[in-house]
Amino acid sequence: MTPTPVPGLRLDHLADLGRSLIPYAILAGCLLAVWTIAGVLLAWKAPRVWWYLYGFWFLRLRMARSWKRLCLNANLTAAGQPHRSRYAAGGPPIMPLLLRVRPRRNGATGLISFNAGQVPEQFIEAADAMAHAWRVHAVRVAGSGRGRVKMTVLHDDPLRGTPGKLRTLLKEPDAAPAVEDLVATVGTREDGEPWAIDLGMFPHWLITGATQSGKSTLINAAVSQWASRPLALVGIDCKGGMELGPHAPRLSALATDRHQAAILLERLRDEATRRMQLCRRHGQRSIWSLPRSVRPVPVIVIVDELAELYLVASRAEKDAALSATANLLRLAQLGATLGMHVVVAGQRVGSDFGNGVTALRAQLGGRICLAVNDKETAVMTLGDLYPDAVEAAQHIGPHEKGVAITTADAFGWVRARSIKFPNEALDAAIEATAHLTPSLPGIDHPVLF
Ligand SMILES: Nc1ncnc2c1ncn2[C@@H]1O[C@H](COP(=O)(O)OP(=O)(O)OP(=O)(O)O)[C@@H](O)[C@H]1O
Repeated sequence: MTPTPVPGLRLDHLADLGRSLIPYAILAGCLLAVWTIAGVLLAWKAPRVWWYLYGFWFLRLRMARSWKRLCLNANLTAAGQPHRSRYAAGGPPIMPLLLRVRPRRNGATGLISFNAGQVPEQFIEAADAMAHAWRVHAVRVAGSGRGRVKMTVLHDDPLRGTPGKLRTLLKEPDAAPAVEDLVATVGTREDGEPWAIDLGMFPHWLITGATQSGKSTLINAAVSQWASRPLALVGIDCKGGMELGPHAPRLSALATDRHQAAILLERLRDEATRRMQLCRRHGQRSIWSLPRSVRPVPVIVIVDELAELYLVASRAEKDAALSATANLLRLAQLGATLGMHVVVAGQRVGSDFGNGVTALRAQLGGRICLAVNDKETAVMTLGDLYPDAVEAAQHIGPHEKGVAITTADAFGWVRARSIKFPNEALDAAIEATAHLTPSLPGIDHPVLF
């Protein structure tokens, strides 16, 4: 049976149409091939360019396609308005909105605008589900204002590569101290920003990390930067000066056991009192408002191995420990406006250190947790400020040297990696800056004991 021709549609017309489209199909195929080959080459040779031209747009597509399902599965929707009918249960669920999604060097940033009755914690908890749905390394979510959370999408782990180098700016020896001098850049953050220990923003810091996690490397990197500025550095290393000994030529004082630490901290507390009186005489509340000619040099007290200060083996050592820890706490309570900063490091922090350690921790607004051996240390370092960071800290493996969870800014925490700072670089930095070491009133120069 021959097919009945459709009126007005002839087969030879269709064949002509097909033939006329062939060049366009070949052109489209060639363009697709060029686009694909260019993508492969860019991904290989210039991954950053690839990300802006290709990767980010694939991510946007995945976000758009999965958003509704993700919100429903992770309970991120709000209940809709009930229908007018008395018997209807409620309207369709209302989706949160994804806003201002922009490409960044290693991912994207954006805002999630949520509905009345929802809280940021819901979105923080759903961060892993988002990373899974969008097939990226991680998604970080942090509170950003009323009704909104800030979202950072990390395409791959930026801390995997070789850590970068440090640039140190040597200041003139007679330059007046400035608040910027308190910032030490020590590595790179996961969001691509430089990782800074900023004593201007957070006056005191707690650093924890198991042995070989990269604590000394991190402290050395920070000290090498502070050393080049008009700042006084003071060391307390009750393990006989094993860790901070190499810094000695640039330290205004170094205590190497608990008794020395007790005396040094007492003198530092006296110095804080002197500064308080100075501020009062000038009618100011902070050394930074004093005239430059009378402004005292900022002091950074570095305590390496907190346990050595808190945990005592004998009754004879108890008095020294009590005095040292009480004065350390006092310094942290008074110090910020008086230009006296405390950076405390240890392998472990635990409740067995006594109540004093919790009071001290409350004063240490900046936190850094490298790889740790026990959950309690991660909880003590991060749990009170960033409960959701404790698990992230426990995921840092022993092979991830220098990787840490750290205070990012007023909004929360971030994963970061310190630069690899060899001992020779520290020695060179200390030698080049030893002549800048200021002497502190009541404390011998250059080494107290
Ligand atoms: N950011 C980094 N990148 C690569 N390697 C690093 C990094 N930080 C530290 N390391 C390496 O890890 C090892 C341990 O570092 P470090 O001595 O700083 O650890 P630590 O925590 O102070 O150890 P300990 O408590 O035993 O003194 C060293 O070999 C160091 O070179």
